[in-house]
Amino acid sequence: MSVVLTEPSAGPPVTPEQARLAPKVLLHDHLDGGLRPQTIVELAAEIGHELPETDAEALGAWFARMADSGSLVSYLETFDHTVAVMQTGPALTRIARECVEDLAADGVVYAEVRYAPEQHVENGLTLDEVVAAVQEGFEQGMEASRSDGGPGIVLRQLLTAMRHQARSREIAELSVAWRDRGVAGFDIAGAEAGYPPTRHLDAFEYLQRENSHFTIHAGEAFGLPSIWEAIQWCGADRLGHGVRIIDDITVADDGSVELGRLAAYVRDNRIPLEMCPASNVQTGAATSIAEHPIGLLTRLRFRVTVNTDNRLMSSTSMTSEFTHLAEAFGYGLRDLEWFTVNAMKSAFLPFDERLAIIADVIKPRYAALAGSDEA
Ligand SMILES: O=c1[nH]cnc2c1ncn2[C@H]1C[C@H](O)[C@@H](CO)O1
Ligand SMILES: [Zn+2]
Repeated sequence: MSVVLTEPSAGPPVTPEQARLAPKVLLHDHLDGGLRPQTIVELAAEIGHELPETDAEALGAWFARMADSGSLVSYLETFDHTVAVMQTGPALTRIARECVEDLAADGVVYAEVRYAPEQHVENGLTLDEVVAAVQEGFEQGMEASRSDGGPGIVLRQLLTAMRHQARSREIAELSVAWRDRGVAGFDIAGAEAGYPPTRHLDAFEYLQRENSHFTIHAGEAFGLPSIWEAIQWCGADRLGHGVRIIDDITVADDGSVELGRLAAYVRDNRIPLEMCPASNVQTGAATSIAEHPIGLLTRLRFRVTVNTDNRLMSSTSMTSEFTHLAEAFGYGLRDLEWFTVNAMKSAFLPFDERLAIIADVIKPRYAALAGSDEA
């Protein structure tokens, strides 16, 4: 049976300025993928870590160039230099605080930011100390964002386990231990091919027994079997990327669209897709923004969300992601609001807190922007 396609909402595509002012929700952003180049330069000098460039601007360009390789594995190699400067409590706190400042300046009102605690214990920090140091930075940043009396930005941590390592159960337990102190959920990341989600089934079954939340990077560098395992074996609440779900969708010559059983399941169950267009173009998961499956998936009304993945490596921001999507697909304010409400509905925050952000922050601010557009 072919399915119905919707058109982007009527109205002009958003301008970069509107995209910046619009309230935004970010569910997929890596702490170790979003450092300020200047901070890397300063922290590397303190510990004697050798960088490929010592000037901040040149270093930022180096990350973007190296990450633009068409391969996830090469993309991930650039993280050696960010993880190297994230091995002390003060460095983690500073980076976490700066992350909040940068997201707030980008117009983000709610974010879940992830990183792998197991990668930050090289100098002797315990896993608990790593999470505490990041939380301290998030709290400093959130408090500063409320200094004007407004609602500010709300941040939560997601704890990631590296899929090629064997610490996922331990990290899952860490996420449960911290769930009332700033950690909203769990994730697995790293090279996808050769490391299927079921390798970490024990961790996912534990989290389900604990009524806990988790997302899984799946369907980025590997296809449908990875998405199928993540959902049907592991019970993922959301899919990190999930872009290869497009392989289960057929578009006929006459333009009609058919969904395979897995794609239909994902859509029927409103499983959120944490889509990261700029990152996908860099790792080769998509050929360009204009050809990115997000266009079709949005028209098919999958639960699509828009995310940055790694702001440093992909030289991106939520404003930039929305601006490029608006250029490619003609999205207006109504479409941005739809992505944003989708993301807020899909957050690992208690239901009433999600509703409050939608009702008190997102809806009124989009209404105000639409009003100023008409004036
Ligand atoms: O897009 C990604 N796919 C898989 N793994 C990723 C991606 N971006 C970052 N990572 C890895 C590298 C980081 O060191 C780790 C934890 O944030 O997650
Ligand atoms: Zn990611």
